[in-house]
Amino acid sequence: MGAGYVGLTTAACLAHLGHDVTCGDVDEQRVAALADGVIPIHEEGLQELVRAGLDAGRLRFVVGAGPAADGAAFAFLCVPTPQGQDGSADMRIVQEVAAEIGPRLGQDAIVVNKSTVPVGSTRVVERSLGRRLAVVSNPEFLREGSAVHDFLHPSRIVIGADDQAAAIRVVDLFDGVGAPVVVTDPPTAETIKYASNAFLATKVSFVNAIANVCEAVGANVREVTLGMGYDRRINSEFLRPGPGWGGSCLPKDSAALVRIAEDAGYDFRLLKGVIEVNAQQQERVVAKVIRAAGGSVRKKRVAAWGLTFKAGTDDLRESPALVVIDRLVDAGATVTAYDPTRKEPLPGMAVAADPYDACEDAAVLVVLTEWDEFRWLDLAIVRNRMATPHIVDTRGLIEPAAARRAGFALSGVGLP
Ligand SMILES: NC(=O)C1=CN([C@@H]2O[C@H](COP(=O)(O)OP(=O)(O)OC[C@H]3O[C@@H](n4cnc5c(N)ncnc54)[C@H](O)[C@@H]3O)[C@@H](O)[C@H]2O)C=CC1
Ligand SMILES: O=C(O)[C@H]1O[C@H](OP(=O)(O)OP(=O)(O)OC[C@H]2O[C@@H](n3ccc(=O)[nH]c3=O)[C@H](O)[C@@H]2O)[C@H](O)[C@@H](O)[C@@H]1O
Repeated sequence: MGAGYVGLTTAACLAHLGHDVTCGDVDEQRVAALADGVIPIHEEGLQELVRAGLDAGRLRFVVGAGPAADGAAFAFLCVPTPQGQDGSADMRIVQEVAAEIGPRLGQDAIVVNKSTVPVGSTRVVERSLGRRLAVVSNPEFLREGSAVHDFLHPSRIVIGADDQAAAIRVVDLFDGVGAPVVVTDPPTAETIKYASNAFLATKVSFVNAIANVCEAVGANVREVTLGMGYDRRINSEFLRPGPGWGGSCLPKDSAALVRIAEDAGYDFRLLKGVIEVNAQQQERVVAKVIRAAGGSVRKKRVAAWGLTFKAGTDDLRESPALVVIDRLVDAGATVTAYDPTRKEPLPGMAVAADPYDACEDAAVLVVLTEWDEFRWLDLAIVRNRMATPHIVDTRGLIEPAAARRAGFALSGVGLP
């Protein structure tokens, strides 16, 4: 149920593992394209798996959740749980889908919830089905950009179930995927998901705060994190400073966990601080661009490389790049952006087809997403296209020596 990042990856990977899968989505256009083997998102290896599933007759796409559920032995819920007004995750679509599929599922079917939901929601799904069926929580930990790899080689599989027989049947579906399996109760499984995303957000906010300290004391954050990362208790993952964390999940899931804790009587001040540091980080980047432009971006052109919330995806949801660009536009800048996954214009900015074109007449170039191609561009050409030689590199892609050779003043995050 749902043919987005999680649902489509789940459907294609389960078909790849040998199961017979029908994937239902309300978006008719999406379903029609998928039936022709055309996938709506940028996700490495997914197109090939979808086509292989269609060719083998193990994967089908239908409009709506109900038709996908007809007679099925398992139903995976992979529908949106957007952030509600009060920060909590909105369960309405999950409940609607549960009510729609309940009457149509096969006998002894198991409903497997992959959507990220508030603690206690497994029971809500049980009630919404309108019929007694086992509901199992199976939070998803895949990352966008490496969704297929992460699904087939997960760090762990978490199953939250009251019914042990149902838990074992769900674990069996992942036969062929070698990963530790944690079987627990539903509230614990739901909490594992939120705790994991909140910890990742904490790690990035921590390293961004350390980067800010580095700037203040004249240290180099790249070398600080290199030195920290060799400690296996810390490890080097999620220690890259940048313009802050974004994406469809870290922001909404952190807000949801603050809310869950608050509702349960605990003031999660640490996580509130993590969120605050993230918002400040984006403001700091804006201030750096303004400083590089000589104190004002009013009536000046700014080039922005990267729009997505990270490299390897076409997802713009909650992208720090968009926040920074919006603020610069508010401050009077004319922004031209370049991103390898975007060609059409976006509100408030022009989008160039080529990274060099984006730099035409720009007072400052700001690098916002860590697309690898940005490392290899010819800085002499960039310099010739720009009005003044200033780069703010939030992702640490531009070699300082190369920037200097090309005549640029380079500033970044966490550099002396
Ligand atoms: N995107 C990610 O990397 C991850 C997302 N999650 C969680 O998984 C859930 C889904 O997220 P995404 O896949 O990113 O969402 P998405 O927005 O990419 O896809 C959701 C899909 O569900 C469809 N849909 C909406 N209402 C429907 C209905 N009533 N019946 C059938 N289909 C319906 C939409 O048309 C869309 O194609 C969320 O709870 C999210 O927090 C969990 C782990 C990773
Ligand atoms: O629940 C989800 O949706 C998913 O959220 C994240 O995955 P994703 O949103 O794809 O993105 P990440 O790779 O976690 O990156 C999140 C943000 O942190 C930033 N980041 C990450 C790592 C780092 O070192 N520095 C850094 O700034 C990225 O640029 C990005 O904006 C988690 O990593 C997944 O495990 C989880 O399943």
